[in-house]
Amino acid sequence: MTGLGVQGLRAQLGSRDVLHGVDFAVRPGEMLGLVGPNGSGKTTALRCCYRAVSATAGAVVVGGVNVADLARRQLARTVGAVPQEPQSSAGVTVRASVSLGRIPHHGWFERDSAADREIVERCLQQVGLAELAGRDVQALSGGERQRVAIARALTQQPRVLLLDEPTNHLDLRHQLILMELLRDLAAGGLALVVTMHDLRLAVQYCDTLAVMQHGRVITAGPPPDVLDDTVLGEVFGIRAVVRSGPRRSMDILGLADG
Ligand SMILES: Nc1ncnc2c1ncn2[C@@H]1O[C@H](COP(=O)(O)OP(=O)(O)OP(=O)(O)O)[C@@H](O)[C@H]1O
Repeated sequence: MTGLGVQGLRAQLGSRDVLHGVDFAVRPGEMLGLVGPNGSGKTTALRCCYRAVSATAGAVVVGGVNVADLARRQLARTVGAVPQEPQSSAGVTVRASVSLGRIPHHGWFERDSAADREIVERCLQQVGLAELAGRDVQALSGGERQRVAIARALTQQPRVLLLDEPTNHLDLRHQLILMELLRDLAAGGLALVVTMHDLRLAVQYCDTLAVMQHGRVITAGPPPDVLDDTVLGEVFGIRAVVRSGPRRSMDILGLADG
């Protein structure tokens, strides 16, 4: 497996068992949507993948290597993560914030090389932030900050990119722009995992879905196969029509019990 493989992942938060054996896999060039109701364990599973949460059992494997065995810098060069609420310090420009992603490649005390700077400019362009590069990050909208976090993760040049609800702060147009960007990144060979609540976007853009419920992945596969009436009704509590074909789509009809 040259992409990301998650096997039998278990995790505790406080004294609660939150993950009870999570399995999913994503190949390079693919985007997997991790979906499920509130509290099903999506964020925790993602955080285990970049070691923000320590798994109590199981493995996260990238290119045949268990991420638990990687030094911090190697981990950052292997797995890029965009958390739900990216943090930023006052007085830091967009460009400087994005440049932080190069540290795993050269260490804290070395200056960026010309090659580093070129990568930063390319990533700023990729997420549409080139014109805001000199702006203080604190003076950006939520959606713009989200794009700063994505650009920073891209400058790490990881093999796997994990994004926790990346469309949260975005207007409809920017949601589509972001999902198209993620598709382009997958086409460039990245393996992507994206947690999301909008099943319509997930159906339209993800190659595969892994559906979480009560700390487990209960089903995984192509969206039209996975989101059948039973899963839509019993896991998500809705009625919907999922259309397959080259332009997949989903119409929400209402509540399962409505
Ligand atoms: N610090 C904590 N201590 C104990 N339990 C926690 C803690 N943080 C989260 N949990 C619980 O862990 C479970 C999984 O939470 P998680 O955030 O991974 O779910 P999620 O699927 O990402 O939810 P959402 O869609 O609402 O973001 C939930 O039941 C939540 O209440």
